[in-house]
Amino acid sequence: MKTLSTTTPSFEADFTALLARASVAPEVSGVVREIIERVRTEGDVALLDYIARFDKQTLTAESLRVTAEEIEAALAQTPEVLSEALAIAARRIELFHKTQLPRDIEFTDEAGITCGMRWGALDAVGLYVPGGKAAYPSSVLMNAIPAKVAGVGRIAMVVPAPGRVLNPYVLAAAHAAGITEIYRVGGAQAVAALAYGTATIKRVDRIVGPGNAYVAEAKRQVFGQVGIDSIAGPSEVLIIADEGADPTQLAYDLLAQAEHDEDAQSILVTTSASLAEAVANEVTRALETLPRKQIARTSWDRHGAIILVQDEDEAVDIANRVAPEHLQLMLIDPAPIFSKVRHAGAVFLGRNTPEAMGDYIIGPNHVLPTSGTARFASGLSVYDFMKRTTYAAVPGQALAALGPHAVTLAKAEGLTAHAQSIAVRLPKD
Ligand SMILES: NC(=O)c1ccc[n+]([C@@H]2O[C@H](COP(=O)([O-])OP(=O)(O)OC[C@H]3O[C@@H](n4cnc5c(N)ncnc54)[C@H](O)[C@@H]3O)[C@@H](O)[C@H]2O)c1
Ligand SMILES: N[C@H](CO)Cc1c[nH]c[nH+]1
Ligand SMILES: [Zn+2]
Repeated sequence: MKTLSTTTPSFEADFTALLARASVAPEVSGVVREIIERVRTEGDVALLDYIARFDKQTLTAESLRVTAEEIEAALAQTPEVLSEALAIAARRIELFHKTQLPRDIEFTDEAGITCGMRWGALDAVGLYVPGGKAAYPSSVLMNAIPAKVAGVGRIAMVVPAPGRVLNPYVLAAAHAAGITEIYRVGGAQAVAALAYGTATIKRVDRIVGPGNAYVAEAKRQVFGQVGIDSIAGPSEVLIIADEGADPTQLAYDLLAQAEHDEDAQSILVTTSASLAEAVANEVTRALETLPRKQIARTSWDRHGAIILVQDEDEAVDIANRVAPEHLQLMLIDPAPIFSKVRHAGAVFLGRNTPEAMGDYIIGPNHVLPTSGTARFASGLSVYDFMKRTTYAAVPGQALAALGPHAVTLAKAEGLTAHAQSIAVRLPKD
């Protein structure tokens, strides 16, 4: 963990170094390129080979897909209390995402031309559910429910099963969300299979969902062949806290991201030097209580930071420069600072709203842009599973009135067929 202060001369250099984590390591990019190329050309053979290498599983093309019996068996292993929590979370996520359903528009303008825009669901999407270092039943719900709400025709889910074990709660979550097409494959190879198709996994039109650096880079590389949502890579949080915040609460908030991945990032920004010191001590203590302390410690050591600022305006300026996946405003009155936030995947307002509540149960999506991409990207939503088509109908009198202007524009571009396409329809007088 680094302690930075905006008043030190080296601050800009230190801050830039902290953000360098955002760029993809060249070795990841090269490895991913090779995996995609092999899956594209060799299909299932390459897929099964990578599964053996990375997930230590010997599969056949026939056993790639999870069977209905396996889903039944997983449900039988799921405790009642977890089924209930999944159902409550699913309902809340569905409610929030239903409010996003967009409206078609249509109007007739003063020339008499009718213009419109119609929304439609995608035919086929692939959901990436991470499963390397931890299983994420919550990410199944966050991926699948907006797709269902949008009305997507075919939904295929991929999830790795490291060490041969496919987490039963992931299958229970898939069942709760109504997903039945599930393949036990993850990493860049799963993304490549969804993008290009293999004999077993049919290609999709868009791939969504979070994953580690390999998954995020694979999505970036297949973009164009298929659509993607955003680059939702290793998790991040930036917390702005004032003097009165509770150091223990903040320590766990920081570690909640760090325990995801060695590449995760947790940053505290505060005006209080005494709070900064108390949180650093609490993190050291709390780390020892975590079963995943190895991952969390590596993440905190490599990418963690506490930044001392002079006032809250400086704090929000830093948040906007980081454009974090999650921004927690652990302030008595977060509203004035919130109004100045321009770049963040999701914002958590007030001390009773830790980001972990948003991971599971609040309702907005937890698949969010990382690595500074919140400057231009948004979290997963119903819109990621839909697309728009515009349409127009031009009546004769509008063609006669506006057609000559269009002919003028076409001639100015030197496009004779364009001009003629319109001119031959104009009334001859
Ligand atoms: N941004 C979000 O919305 C969000 C949500 C949930 C989780 N996450 C993030 O998802 C990630 C989950 O990561 P994970 O690793 O647990 O699971 P994962 O499913 O993303 O990745 C596991 C796969 O990575 C591949 N892989 C691992 N090491 C490799 C190597 N050296 N070369 C090539 N491929 C390799 C393997 O195929 C493996 O099956 C974490 O970074 C977590 O922070 C992000
Ligand atoms: N914090 C993760 C998004 O970055 C999502 C998650 C799932 N489960 C727990 N957390
Ligand atoms: Zn989380």
